[in-house]
Amino acid sequence: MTPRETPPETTAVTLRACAKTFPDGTRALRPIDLEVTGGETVVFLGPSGCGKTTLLRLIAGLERPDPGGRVLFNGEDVTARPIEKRNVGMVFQSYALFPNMTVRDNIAYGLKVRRVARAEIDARVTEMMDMMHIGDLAARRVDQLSGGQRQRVALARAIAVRPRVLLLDEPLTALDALLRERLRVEIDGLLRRLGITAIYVTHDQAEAMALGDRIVVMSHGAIAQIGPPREIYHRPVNAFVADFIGTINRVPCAGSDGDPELVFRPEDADIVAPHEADFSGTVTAAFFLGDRTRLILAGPGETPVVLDTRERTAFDHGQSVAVRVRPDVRMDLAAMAEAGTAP
Ligand SMILES: Nc1ncnc2c1ncn2[C@@H]1O[C@H](COP(=O)(O)OP(=O)(O)OP(=O)(O)O)[C@@H](O)[C@H]1O
Repeated sequence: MTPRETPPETTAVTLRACAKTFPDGTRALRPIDLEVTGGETVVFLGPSGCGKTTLLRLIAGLERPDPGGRVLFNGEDVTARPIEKRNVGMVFQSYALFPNMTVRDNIAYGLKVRRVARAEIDARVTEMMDMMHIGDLAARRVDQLSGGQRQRVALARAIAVRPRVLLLDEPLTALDALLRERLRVEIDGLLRRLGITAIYVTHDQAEAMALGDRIVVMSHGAIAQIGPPREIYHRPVNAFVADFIGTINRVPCAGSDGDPELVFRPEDADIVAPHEADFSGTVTAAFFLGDRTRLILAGPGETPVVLDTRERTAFDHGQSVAVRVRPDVRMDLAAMAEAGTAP
């Protein structure tokens, strides 16, 4: 991640006891407290239906929290303000652009609505197009663009009005893997350069880790854990978070420290000589990924063990491998459960 310049004016977002029950009785959110620092990028991550979009819509002003819930921008209560009075920018998975207008006109739209002066509009639109590398598409109609180009236009349009807070709901989901990665890097750079407070919804953990200063992991309408990506990955508060962010293995066998179960990430174990091993397994699949090989092992428990190794040798199906989990990186789920409560 590139270091962030501190912009002169940023907007902190505070949620106090924001719950949401829909008219049909669906309880989408339990009361949520959250502080997003000005200029920070926070990612909401969680399985489908956990309430990510609803929380984003509360911040946007597209939904009202249940009575008692409050949304504050820099300490100012904006709960009763509709979206058009909050100065937020939104980018969705579906681009919500005007298909038969040009790229330039799409980006200029929000500025025109705000009655910004003509010369200023031209300057800002050009700046945004340069920033998103779409200058040569200025006169093209949106319905003549590729998905990646459209998403760049959508970002440019959202940022052109200089929003206090930028809200992004799965903006890259519709794109192919390579384009996603490229745009992810661009978005990261952009947010950092502009110092915009950004809240980003995704169910893609790689995206969350790459973009977030902090990740908010959600489950069933509540926050399971909040923290920087490394903390969430290495010190998950419970098995749900550990499983959701990356892969964990749970092998029923006594480690050298006497625990009845070894809990570890695929990259945290080594292939060793049998007498040094914590357990052995049989290779049922081996995927060579270039920088490593991902092995799927049968045994000793019922669920397969996933192991990432940097050994350069090839592995045969049915081959027995002896595995030792690095003692310093084992996870202790019992301790997690004890300490592990949502903040
Ligand atoms: N307008 C609505 N009326 C009733 N229930 C709703 C409404 N909008 C959302 N819900 C429900 O609220 C819960 C949370 O939905 P939400 O869209 O916030 O989840 P999400 O985490 O964004 O999911 P996804 O990743 O699938 O988009 C779900 O059970 C959903 O069905």
